[in-house]
Amino acid sequence: MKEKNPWKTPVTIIITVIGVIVIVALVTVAVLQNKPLLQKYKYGIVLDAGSSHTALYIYKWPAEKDNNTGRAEQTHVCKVKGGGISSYAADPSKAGESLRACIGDAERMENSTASDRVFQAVKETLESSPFSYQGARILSGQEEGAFGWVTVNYLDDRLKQGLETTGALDLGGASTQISFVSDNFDGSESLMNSVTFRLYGNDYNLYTHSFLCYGKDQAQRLALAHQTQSGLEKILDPCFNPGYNRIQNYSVLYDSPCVSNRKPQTAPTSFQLTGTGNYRECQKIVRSIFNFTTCKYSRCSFNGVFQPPVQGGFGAFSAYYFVMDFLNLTDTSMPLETVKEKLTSYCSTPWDQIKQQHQRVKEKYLAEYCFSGTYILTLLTEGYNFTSESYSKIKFIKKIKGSDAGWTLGYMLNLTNMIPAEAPDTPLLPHAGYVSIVTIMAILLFILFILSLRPVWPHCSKLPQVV
Ligand SMILES: Nc1nc2c(ncn2[C@@H]2O[C@H](COP(=O)(O)OP(=O)(O)OP(=O)(O)O)[C@@H](O)[C@H]2O)c(=O)[nH]1
Ligand SMILES: [Ca+2]
Repeated sequence: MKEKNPWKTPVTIIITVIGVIVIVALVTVAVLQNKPLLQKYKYGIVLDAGSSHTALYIYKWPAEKDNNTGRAEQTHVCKVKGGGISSYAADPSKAGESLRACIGDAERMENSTASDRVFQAVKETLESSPFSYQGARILSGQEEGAFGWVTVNYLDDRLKQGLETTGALDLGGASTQISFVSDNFDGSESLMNSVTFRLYGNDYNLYTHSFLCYGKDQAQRLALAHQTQSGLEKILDPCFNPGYNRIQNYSVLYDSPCVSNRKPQTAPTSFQLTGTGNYRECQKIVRSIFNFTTCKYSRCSFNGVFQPPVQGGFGAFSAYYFVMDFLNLTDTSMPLETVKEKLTSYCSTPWDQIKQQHQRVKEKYLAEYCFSGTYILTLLTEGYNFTSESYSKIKFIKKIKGSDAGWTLGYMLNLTNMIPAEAPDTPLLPHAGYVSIVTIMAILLFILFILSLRPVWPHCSKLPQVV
C-alpha cells in the first residue's frame, strides 16, 4: 500500500502559497518603503571680490546629506571682467553692472529650477545697489587664511577621516596667507595667529597669518618703490627680462597704501624701466622688502611676525600656481638648486624671445614672471623658512577634485554649518544591503516554517517499502 505524501496535502499547499505571498509582500515593502528619496540639491553662491579680480562660485551638495556623506562641490565659476572691486571706487554702480554678465552666464546653465530661483534672488539683491546686498562683508586676512585651509582639507577628505592635515598657502594680488597645524603651537605665544576649529569631533589649533602688501602685485610695488627712492628717471631692473622697456608713472606706482608714504619728495612724472634679467640681483631687491631682523618672539617669519616651523604637506594656490605652472616649476621633487637654475635661465632670456615664445600670454603677466618666480622662492625659503626638504612637501595646485582651491568654499561651509563639530553617526545600512537582508531573512523564515511542518525525522527511516 502506498503511504500518502505529506507534502501534497491541501494544508501544506495553502501554507506554501501564503508563504510565497508573504515573502513577495515583505520584499516589496522593503524595496518600496525604503527606496532612496529623489536626490535633491542645495546650492550656495559665493562672490570673491579680491584686489585684482572678482569671481562668482557656485557650489552644490545633496540636500539630504548636508553634513554627513555628501561633499559640496563647485559646479560653476565665472570670472568677472575688469579689475578688482576697488577699481570701481569712483563709480560704484559699475561694480554692480560688472557682475551681470556672470549672473546671466550662470542663468543659462542647464539646471534645475532650484538654481534658477537662487539666481533670481541673487540678481534682485545685487541689482538694487552694489552695497545693499546683505551677505557681503570684508573677510579678515585671518579668515581668508583659515577658510583656505578648511577648503583644502575638506576637499581632500582629511577632516572627516581625522587624517593629518595639509597647510594652505595663498598668494593673492594684495595679500598672502599661510595656515597650518603645528605641534609647536597652541596659540599661547601669539594669540592673534591662532584659530581653533572643532570639526567632525576633532580639535584643530591652526596657525595662520595674512601679510597685507605681500601679495604679488603689492610686493612688486614695494620692490619698485625700493629702487626708485632717489627719484631717478631711469631704472635698470634685474627682475625684468633683458630688453624689456616701459615708461612708468611715479604717481601711479605710489598710488597704493602699501607704498604711498614712501613716495620720493622730488621725482619726475615718470621713469623709464629697463630690464637686465638677473635672478641673483633680483633676489637681492626682493630680500630688501622683508624685515628679517626684528622679532620679539621665539621665532619669526618676517616683519616681526611669529611663526612656528612649517610642518607637514602644503597646498599652494592662486598666484603660487599661476606662476609656478607657467615656469614649469610645479614639480617640487625637483631640487631647489635646479629650481633656481631654471629661474635664472628664464630671467636672463631676452624679452623679444619670451614674447615670441608665448604669443598668447597677456603681456602684463609675461613681463612679471621673473619677478614673481623670484618673489615666490624668496617668500617660501627665506620668509616662511621652508628648507629643501620641506619645500618638496609643497604641492602647487589649482583645483582639488574639480573645485578651485581658495577660501570661498571653506567660507560657505562655515556659513551654512555644513561641517559639524562632532563626528556624524555611522551611516545607516545602504538600501541594497537592507533589501538583501530582508529577502534572505524572509526566505530563511519560510524554510524554517516549512521544515517545522514536515513529518518528524524518525519517520524518514520508515519510508514506504515495496513488499
Ligand atoms: N600669471 C597669471 N596671473 C594671474 C592669473 N590670474 C590672476 N593672476 C594674478 O595672480 C595674482 C593673484 O590673483 P588672485 O588670487 O585672483 O588675487 P586676488 O584674490 O584678487 O587678491 P587678494 O585680494 O590679495 O586676495 C594677481 O596678481 C593676479 O593679477 C593668470 O591666469 N595668470
Ligand atoms: Ca584672494
